[in-house]
Amino acid sequence: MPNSFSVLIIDDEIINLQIISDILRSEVDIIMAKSGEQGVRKALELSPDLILLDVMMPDMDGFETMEKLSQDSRTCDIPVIFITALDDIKNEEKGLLLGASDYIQKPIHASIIKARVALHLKLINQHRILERLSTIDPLTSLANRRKYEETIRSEWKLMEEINETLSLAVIDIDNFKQYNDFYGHAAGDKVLQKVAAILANNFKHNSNLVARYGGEEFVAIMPRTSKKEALQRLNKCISEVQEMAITCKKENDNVVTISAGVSSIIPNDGFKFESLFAAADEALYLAKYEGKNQVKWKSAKANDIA
Ligand SMILES: Nc1nc2c(ncn2[C@@H]2O[C@H](COP(=O)(O)OP(=O)(O)OP(=O)(O)O)[C@@H](O)[C@H]2O)c(=O)[nH]1
Repeated sequence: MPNSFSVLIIDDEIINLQIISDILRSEVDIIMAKSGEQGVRKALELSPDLILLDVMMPDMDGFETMEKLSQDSRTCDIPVIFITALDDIKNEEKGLLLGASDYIQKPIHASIIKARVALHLKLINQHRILERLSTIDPLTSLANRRKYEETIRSEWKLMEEINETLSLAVIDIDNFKQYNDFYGHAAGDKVLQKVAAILANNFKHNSNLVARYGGEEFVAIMPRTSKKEALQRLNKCISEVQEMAITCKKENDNVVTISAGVSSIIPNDGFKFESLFAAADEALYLAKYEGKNQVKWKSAKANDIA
């Protein structure tokens, strides 16, 4: 069974909670709840990987508990296995239609419950690996554009709710076509990886996210970050790339550099998150126009999604 998983067992009978937790304890971390209400609360608080849910419980039964779990975005994706003494097809069908992953019938057999839980945890593990791979850029190991799109939406919403500044940077390697043409694509790939490593190191704190937006262009999402802090962070990245001193020989003896554009805003109704990107992109254009190897800042214009 994969290690470091937690399983929430919800059952009104203390003896059942004890039996099931004794069976699984050596393989997973156990969380116990003795009512549907307590189960929903613990699921929200502790985000277990899997829930084993009894059907017949007073007050809130297993089906109602399942409905409550599916209505909340924080718990709706946690797989649920019903454990019940009910052996009629209708109840089994009802549980599965509500979204249960599996159905185990009492009396409990240790080997069956162990095997079923192990199978579901394996599936959860595989699902997480696939999910992670689908959001990572294979060349640089940074988040990919898909992950960026997801994150900018959620951070925009969150910063609007808590009235905090969101800064966004668009970062681009200077004269990269020239570098590729002179040194070849494979060497260009190495430069992309080195620049990516510097960005990853500088945007690893808080809920910052740096992603490869495409080609030689990167984006950095900086929640709770003012214009001043964002500019400082980008200036540090620009210096570190220059200090790597990767020769970029063509007309003059030069080194690889990057340029960046930043914009910052407290999200509100009058703006869309695309306007923040558009402003950062305009700022990048300005940084390139004014000689490259620098960062510029621009304010977002209401609903500018160009
Ligand atoms: N090696 C490598 N090159 C890439 C990759 N993706 C895009 N490029 C190259 O990046 C270069 C981008 O060139 P341009 O858009 O003209 O920009 P630039 O030469 O950096 O010019 P400025 O942005 O004005 O400084 C092109 O030569 C692309 O082939 C990649 O994955 N690997």
